[in-house]
Amino acid sequence: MSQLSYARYGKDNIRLYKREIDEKTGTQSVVEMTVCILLEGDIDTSYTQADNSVVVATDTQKQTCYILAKQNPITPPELFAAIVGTHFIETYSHIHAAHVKIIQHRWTRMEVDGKPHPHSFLRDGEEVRVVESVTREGEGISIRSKIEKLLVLKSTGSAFYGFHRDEYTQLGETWDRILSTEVEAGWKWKLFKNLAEVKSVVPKFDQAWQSSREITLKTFATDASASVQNTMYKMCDQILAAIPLVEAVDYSLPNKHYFEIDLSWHKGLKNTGKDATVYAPQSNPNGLIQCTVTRKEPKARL
Ligand SMILES: O=c1[nH]c(=O)c2[nH]c(=O)[nH]c2[nH]1
Repeated sequence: MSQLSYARYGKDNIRLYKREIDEKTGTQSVVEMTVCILLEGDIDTSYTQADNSVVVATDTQKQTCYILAKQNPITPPELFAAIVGTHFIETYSHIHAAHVKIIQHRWTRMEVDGKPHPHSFLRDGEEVRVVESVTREGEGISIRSKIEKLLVLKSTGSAFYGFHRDEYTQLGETWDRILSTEVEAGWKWKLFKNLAEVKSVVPKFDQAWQSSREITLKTFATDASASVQNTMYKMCDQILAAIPLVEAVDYSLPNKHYFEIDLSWHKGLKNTGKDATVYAPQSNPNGLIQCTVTRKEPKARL
């Protein structure tokens, strides 16, 4: 015999766009996002006994998302995730948790003749702002904010030497290499008691995204990198210092390799070491370096 051990269901890839107009200036602002909602609760019988009476249809979830977007601000995405999650656990007594993930896409205002255009935007890169939230009845709202798909490269200022060597090691040491990665950075907020508590800190969400992005880019650019590991740790450390309400910071960084090409076979062309200018970017395999950094517990005084 079998039993249902875990279940959740909902709507994924709900695409949502909202326009706002500044009444005074007529300037329009737009936000586009992709939302995933997954509900947990007393829904087992829908799986085990074909009992659809407990099912809040995934179409209903999608319609609710549109209605809540009409009635509420959808930025910052942390706030909208908490609004959607709270709606489901407060509206349906048998729904006990709502997982809401939001991916916010870039629409950056165009500059035309040196001036911000009132209603035209461009997609300046695939970078996205992501929020993963869980609103759980009786517990609160947990939120993790993220930057994803932020592609960066530095053409020098990165080394990798002193690593462990044995009979399996072929890689040479380098004091000057290309470093490129697609940043995935996350910061987990302390647990919020309820929607009111999320609302009370709303300005902090944009500030945190801004600081995390600036710290990531500045540290990437200016650190004399000894390794991806060490550079990412420095990023985490600064983000924890900058955002007191954050209790953990995590990074996942692929090391996107650029290989030197020995062209000496062709008329003695010099293209390695300090003479390297033409490289072969690699698609795979890639290094993948991850870490989570939290605050040190203060030592207990005896
Ligand atoms: O920054 C790096 N960290 C590693 O762990 C590693 N391993 C490797 O082959 N190259 C690199 N670079």
